[in-house]
Formats: sequence, C-alpha cells, structure tokens
Amino acid sequence: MSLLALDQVRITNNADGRELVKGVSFTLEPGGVVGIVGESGSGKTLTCRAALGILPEHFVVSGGSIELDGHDVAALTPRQWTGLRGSTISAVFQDPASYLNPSLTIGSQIAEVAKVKLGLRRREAKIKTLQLLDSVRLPAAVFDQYPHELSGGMQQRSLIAAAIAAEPRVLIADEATTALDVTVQAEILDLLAELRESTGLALVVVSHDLAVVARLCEQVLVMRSGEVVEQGPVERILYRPEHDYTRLLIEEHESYGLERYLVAT
Ligand SMILES: Nc1ncnc2c1ncn2[C@@H]1O[C@H](COP(=O)(O)OP(=O)(O)OP(=O)(O)O)[C@@H](O)[C@H]1O
Repeated sequence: MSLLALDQVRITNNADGRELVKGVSFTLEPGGVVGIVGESGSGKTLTCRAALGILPEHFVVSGGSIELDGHDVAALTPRQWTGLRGSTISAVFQDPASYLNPSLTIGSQIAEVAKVKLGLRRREAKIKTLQLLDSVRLPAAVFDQYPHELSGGMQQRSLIAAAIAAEPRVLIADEATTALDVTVQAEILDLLAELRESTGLALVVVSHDLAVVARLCEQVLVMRSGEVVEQGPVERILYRPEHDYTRLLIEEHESYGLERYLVAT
C-alpha cells in the first residue's frame, strides 16, 4: 500500500466554478520522492494543499481520490485530519519567517509541536527539540534564539525541525528553498535527502525550478495550467523530454549545464 496516492485528482474553485487542477495522479512509497514542477499558477500548491486537507475556502476536490496511509481523505472528519496532519503528513513552505512567531524562541516553537502532537511533558519536549535541532544540523544554542537572530537558511531548518517533530511519514516541501540563495538552497535539499535516508521520510518536492526537483527526485510531474503534461523518471524527463513545455523548462537551465540538475554521485 502506498503512503500517499493521488488518482486523477481535480480541484475546483466553487466560488467561480473554475477547475484549477485537472487530473493529477501519483503514488508515493515510504522513502520515495516525487517532484512537481511547473510555472507559477499551474496548480502545484493546490495539489499539495488537497493532500494536506488545507484547501482554501470554496476550493474542493471535485474529482478523483486521495489516499493517505490507507485513508480515503474525502471521508475524514476535521478531527481525524488534525490527528493525521503533522504526524502522518507535514509540510514546509516558502518564506520561513512568516511561519515563525517572532516573539517566541525557536526552541519553544518546536517543543510546542512535540508537546501537542506527541503528548510530551516540558522536559521531554526540550530533549526531543534538542535532538531535532541536531538532526537538521543546527547548534543547540538555537533553542534559545528568536527567529530574527537566524539567517533564512537557519529559519528554514528550524521549520523543517518543527515539521518533522511529530515523526510524519510524508513531508511536502513546497518551494521550500525558493527564497534562499543557491548555496543555502543546496544545503537544505541535501538535508532533506539525509532525513529521507536516515528516517525513511517520503518527500513531495514542489518547485518552479527543475534543478531543485531533479536534485532530489526519482519521479517528476510537469504541470502547466492545472494539467500534468508529462510524468516519469527524472532521467527520462531531463534527457528525453517528450513535451515542448518540458523542453522549455530544461532550456531555461541550459546556461548552467545539465550537471547542475543531478546530485554529485
Ligand atoms: N486562495 C486562492 N484564491 C483564489 N485563487 C487561488 C487561490 N489559490 C490558488 N488560486 C488559483 O489557483 C491556480 C493554481 O494555483 P497554485 O497556487 O496551485 O499554483 P502553483 O503552481 O503552486 O503556483 P505558485 O508557484 O505561484 O505557488 C492559480 O490560477 C491561482 O490563481
């Protein structure tokens, strides 16, 4: 059984009747990585939000099905969703600063997730948080620091620590490295790859940047205007693209060389 399975998912904005996602399918196994690439507005984020049960108001899954760890998500009550979110599926997004509370220390924000989701007491939650900081390669001193004292890359590492605090099996990284400079971007992508290897975490990596997706993913979906124009193993998509739009995405990177796509092996 797949951890996450989307089958012909369609998403409609009921406020105006527009269908914005028109049939997305993929499956994710434990430790697997699926990438979704495409231009702004192509439906990548809505697809992820549907899998997280957090579609914006008026938006509905109007076709197909989503199964999360064996549950048909359409049948979940809000209470069941709350139970699964964080502990089965979790996410990190672009612009880490906006997800951190500026008036609370990093440690207390991560520890709060451990307390609420794992039912840990204060002392246990602190120990767990220090372990999490270590696993995202942040020094223990970050525990007592405030968000504004950290760089963008460190803020994103803190959010990854919070996102994995309740030991989810799937992590969605939606443009999680977009706001960061290229070196830090690569460090965060390597961190996600490490977490995947050490914990079996499955990843959905969303980016408008094919290089980001290619660095981590085995399977790639190329989306345009709500449709999947091409889907397959990353090497096939990179070296033998079948769709003109995919070729265009690849050409955008030509000046950097194709090797930028692939992790140094
Ligand atoms: N809250 C919302 N209200 C109205 N329209 C929305 C909302 N969220 C998304 N949309 C529309 O849905 C379509 C798909 O958006 P989505 O955010 O999924 O695209 P995306 O591929 O993730 O793009 P980006 O990279 O810019 O986030 C777009 O046309 C967008 O305008």
